[in-house]
Amino acid sequence: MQAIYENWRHVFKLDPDREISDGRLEAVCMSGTDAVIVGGSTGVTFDNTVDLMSRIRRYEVPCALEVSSEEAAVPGFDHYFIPLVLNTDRAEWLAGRQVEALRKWGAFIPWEDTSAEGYLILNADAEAAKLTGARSPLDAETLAAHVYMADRLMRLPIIYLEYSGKFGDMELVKRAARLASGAQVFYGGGIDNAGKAREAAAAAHTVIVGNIIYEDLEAALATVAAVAEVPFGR
Ligand SMILES: CC(C)=CCC/C(C)=C/CC/C(C)=C/CC/C(C)=C/CC/C(C)=C/CC/C(C)=C/CC/C(C)=C/COP(=O)(O)OP(=O)(O)O
Ligand SMILES: O=P(O)(O)OC[C@@H](O)CO
Ligand SMILES: [Mg+2]
Repeated sequence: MQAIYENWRHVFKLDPDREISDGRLEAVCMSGTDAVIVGGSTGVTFDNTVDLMSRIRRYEVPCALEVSSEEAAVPGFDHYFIPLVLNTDRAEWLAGRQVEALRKWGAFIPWEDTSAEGYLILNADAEAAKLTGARSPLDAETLAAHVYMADRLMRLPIIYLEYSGKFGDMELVKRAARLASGAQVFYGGGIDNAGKAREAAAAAHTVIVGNIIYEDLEAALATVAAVAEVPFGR
């Protein structure tokens, strides 16, 4: 069965902990993006997640939740992504918190619509890196080893190269996508114009655009057409 995200090339990520007006939300949802992911590393609650989901649900765009805390597991999304941070020595972020959440939610999870993401957090200054104690940056060989582990040993469906807040090293991203035999490589971080969106689209299977939505909506919207211009063979 084909996963809902398999053909996603461009995705907007909206943070429940940040304000967005109805007009701006409409522009995001009607932009032609392939999907919207709801997620953030801090300040995500059940209430702010339900609120954002119900506003996005006015539109037809597919909408997924990246679950970053047990409290914010909200029913009603098209898909759920569960991050597992691979480049940390703190096991709670790899499997500890997730197992705790599964004790509570395991029997209710729509498994067909739920996927693990092998997260590699590559910007040491990102909130998510500080929170999880991610070992970053990683040199090319160490990154490749993580990709082998995630893709070949763990057979994770998704590897998420996360540079949140900073535009990453596209050579590393390209190499990771080439090495991945089954995993879909998501790239996110610092895409704030069409040029960077094109570069990221040439390197990764799926491009995620986040913060710029809140800083310069026109620039964010321009990334949709930019990604669509770039063919990508798997
Ligand atoms: C019927 C029903 C209730 C359905 C839902 C059931 C369901 C799918 C439940 C899920 C249960 C489960 C297994 C939950 C796991 C929860 C959990 C504790 C996961 C841990 C996630 C994790 C490793 C978090 C660390 C931070 C991180 C990697 C977050 C990912 C998102 C991210 C990096 C966003 C960027 O953050 P942002 O705030 O934008 O950062 P900037 O400041 O840099 O912009
Ligand atoms: O917010 P930016 O830097 O665009 O990053 C997008 C996404 O990867 C964050 O999880
Ligand atoms: Mg953000």
